[in-house]
Amino acid sequence: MPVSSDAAVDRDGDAPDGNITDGDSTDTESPPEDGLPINELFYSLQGEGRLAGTPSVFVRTSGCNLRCWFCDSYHTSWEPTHAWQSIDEIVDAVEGYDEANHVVLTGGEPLIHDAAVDLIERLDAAGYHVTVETNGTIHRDAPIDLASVSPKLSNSTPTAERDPAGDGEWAERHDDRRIDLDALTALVADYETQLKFVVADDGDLPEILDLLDRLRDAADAPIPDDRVLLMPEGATRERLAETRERVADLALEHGFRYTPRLHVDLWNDAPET
Ligand SMILES: C[S@@+](CC[C@H](N)C(=O)[O-])C[C@H]1O[C@@H](n2cnc3c(N)ncnc32)[C@H](O)[C@@H]1O
Ligand SMILES: Nc1nc2[nH]cc(C(=O)O)c2c(=O)[nH]1
Ligand code: SF4
Ligand SMILES: [Mg+2]
Repeated sequence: MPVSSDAAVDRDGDAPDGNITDGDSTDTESPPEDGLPINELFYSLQGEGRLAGTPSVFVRTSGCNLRCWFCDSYHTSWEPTHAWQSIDEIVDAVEGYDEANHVVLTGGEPLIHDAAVDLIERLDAAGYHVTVETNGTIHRDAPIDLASVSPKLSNSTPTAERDPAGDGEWAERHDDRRIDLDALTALVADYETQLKFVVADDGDLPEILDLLDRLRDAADAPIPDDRVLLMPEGATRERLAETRERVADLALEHGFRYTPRLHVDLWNDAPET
């Protein structure tokens, strides 16, 4: 479902209750009580992680509490656009894809929205396998089948040189928020989890190893190395061609899994893929 509305959600994405607001003056619509701001909803192959290759319906919410400079979903984070849809409408749209029994809830950051829990509950009740793609800064109680957690390293920080929209105004807030050990620990404890790190080069590994040490200390549940995935940074085929071999070598060296970005290989950066 292409979303043509360009109503913007709050560009801060950080209302006190953790729910994004429609406080931005460009947003003329009132959100329905049980709804979500949907950026796109489409059918594709899961491109990343343990379930790569699985036909899945993707539900992409708008709004994020972080601002990774490399975000491949710019219109959910830096410049959020959406159309509000009720949970009923979203479930109907998902059920329209007869072939799929997997749903991927992503964003933006889907877990900033209270109503994400309602949607996951409805999809679970309808028999779907539900993967949630999350940056790991928020834990919610919901019937999630796979928590696909992508904690953000310092290589994601939108410094002035890398900021796609300004001069580094978001850098400090992003850095303060990007790792929440309590939220990560709770996600790992409660759900089948994969930890999917975006990696550009070997300078990123010490940070991953340090975070894993801290998380393994804090979590009751084990975090086996095959749940740790290194994913090459790159929103385009051209950029992936620069990063993927280095990242594959790092996965071999450390005994972590490598995950491709199948959708980028197949369809480059086309929307709804
Ligand atoms: C757009 S994010 C949405 C979910 C959530 N906000 C998160 O970051 O996990 C979906 C996935 O794309 C990854 N991602 C975003 N931009 C990327 C890029 N340029 N290269 C590689 N992975 C990227 C994220 O790390 C995450 O695993
Ligand atoms: N095909 C495909 N697979 C994906 N896996 C995670 C995605 C995401 O944006 O969260 C994604 C995506 O955008 N497309
Ligand atoms: S956390 Fe996810 S959606 Fe938010 S800016 Fe980073 S990659 Fe984009
Ligand atoms: Mg994506």
